[in-house]
Amino acid sequence: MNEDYLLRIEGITKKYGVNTVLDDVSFDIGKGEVVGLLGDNGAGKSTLVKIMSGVVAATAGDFSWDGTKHPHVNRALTESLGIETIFQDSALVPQMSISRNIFMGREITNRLGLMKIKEMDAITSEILDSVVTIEGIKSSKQLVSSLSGGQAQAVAIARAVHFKRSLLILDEPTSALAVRATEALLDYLRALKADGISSVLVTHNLHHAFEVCDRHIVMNHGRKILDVRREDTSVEELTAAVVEGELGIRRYRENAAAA
Ligand SMILES: Nc1ncnc2c1ncn2[C@@H]1O[C@H](COP(=O)(O)OP(=O)(O)OP(=O)(O)O)[C@@H](O)[C@H]1O
Repeated sequence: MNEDYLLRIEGITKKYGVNTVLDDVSFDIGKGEVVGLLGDNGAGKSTLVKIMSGVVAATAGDFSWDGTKHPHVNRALTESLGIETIFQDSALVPQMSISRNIFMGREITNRLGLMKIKEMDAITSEILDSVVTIEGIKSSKQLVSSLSGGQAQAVAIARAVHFKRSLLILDEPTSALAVRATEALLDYLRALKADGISSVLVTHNLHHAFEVCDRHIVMNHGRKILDVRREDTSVEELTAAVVEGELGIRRYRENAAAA
């Protein structure tokens, strides 16, 4: 394990009734590392993301941040540590403007506590121009309800990115994004890494993962079956692991050794 880690989870197990959906999962996220969290439908990726974000409590296991173990992990803790999660349904308020959504919970106010709407609108326009290329957005005052799913997701990403968090967790961020927006997002993850910010990318798109991640973790039926650095694997091995599980990894390695 990496001693200079940012987040370490050890022995994480999650049960829903009699169903064990995560079974003794351990891994580290290094500082400035981009980690791909991969696996087939139902493998346990979203549940892991919810546990790392403090939205759902693990049944057993430990959570450590920068060398300190935290026995009670909830949203308030992960917020204070600087973990920002973008969930599949991006948790924006549709009836509010893009600008209000970007600054939700972190509004800029004057001494009387009144919101500085113009300042927030101006910063939002800059963010929309610089952080993630979002096609078809006309103004920071536009309501989120008027955006497409992909545009709304890009707003959520821009929000997280602007506030420079320590760990950005993206649950399927590219699934609804157009090609250019996806490229912009992948570029942004590289830029975050250069700034020393860590990220976890949950995706079904193994090519996107391979392009941008330093390390890949593959989940299968609630267990971690592969944890491998980019230089020690290939898209083909990741595909075999996701599609066929441990058997696929074995078969891939036997074929590679025989070739
Ligand atoms: N609240 C819940 N109650 C009961 N079972 C749940 C709950 N949430 C998730 N599960 C189960 O846990 C398992 C893992 O689900 P999870 O959503 O974490 O998988 P995933 O890898 O993210 O899948 P996908 O790629 O389809 O999003 C599934 O079998 C799911 O039915």
